[in-house]
Amino acid sequence: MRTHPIIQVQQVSQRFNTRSGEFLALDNVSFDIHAGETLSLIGHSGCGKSTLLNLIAGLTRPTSGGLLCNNREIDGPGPERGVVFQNHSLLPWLTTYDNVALAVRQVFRGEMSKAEMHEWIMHNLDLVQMSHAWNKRPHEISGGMKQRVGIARALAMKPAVLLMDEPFGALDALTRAHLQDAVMEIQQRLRTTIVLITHDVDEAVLLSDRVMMMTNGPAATVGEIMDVALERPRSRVALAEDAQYQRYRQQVLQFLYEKQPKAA
Ligand SMILES: Nc1ncnc2c1ncn2[C@@H]1O[C@H](COP(=O)(O)OP(=O)(O)OP(=O)(O)O)[C@@H](O)[C@H]1O
Repeated sequence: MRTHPIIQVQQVSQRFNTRSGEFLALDNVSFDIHAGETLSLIGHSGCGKSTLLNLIAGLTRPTSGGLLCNNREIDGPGPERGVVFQNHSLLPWLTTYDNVALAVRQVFRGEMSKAEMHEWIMHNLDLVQMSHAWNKRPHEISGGMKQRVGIARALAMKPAVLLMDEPFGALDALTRAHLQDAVMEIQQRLRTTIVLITHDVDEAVLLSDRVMMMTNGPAATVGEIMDVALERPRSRVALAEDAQYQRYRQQVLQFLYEKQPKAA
């Protein structure tokens, strides 16, 4: 898939001031994200994946270089870039419905009627199969369910780009698989652009149109970008036996453990 770039990361470097002096986390990172694609960022711990995602989210600004979303400079967070973190970040005193409603009101106040908002909130809870738990508070539902609501909340803002920082990292393997399938299905239905940080090679290959492998820090940058030309919809069971899937997997493993081994 090659469409226009929705996000452009141009010669981005990020330095941090630390007690022991300046630390160059990202060095001259450039790449495009195409509309409608799922792009995974993979690399060893500390290579700068979250730093890069925070820059795309507009939560931080780069030391040098620039980032564009739909050809406009990213100079802060915006509803066209929804973020899902590893730990759901739902407000604990609000029901799942009200957690989503808060985001919807923020973006669509004055644009949707109350009835339309209600319908839209329920529609998004439905997308992640959580409408039955609309009146539960976060402590009353499982980790996987909280993560689903976090995804519904992000989707409800109709973001052009969904930025996901290890969204399935804290879940058990089965819940993770269910949620990965749900995200793939939603992505296919809505054609949302997804940027996904992961440590999981299988997750990266299964979900992505491209996998961006990052070199180790300090001064981390783009190592390789691999196209994943597997047909959709994808089935994890069928792909487990697929030779091409195994080759993609192998290419990422080689990058991580032979080309960029992490010092012990
Ligand atoms: N605010 C900050 N101040 C100083 N150093 C920072 C700051 N944020 C990140 N770093 C450093 O920048 C580097 C990249 O961090 P980052 O969290 O982006 O890595 P990551 O690839 O997301 O790691 P992980 O996979 O473990 O989540 C690390 O060495 C980290 O210590």
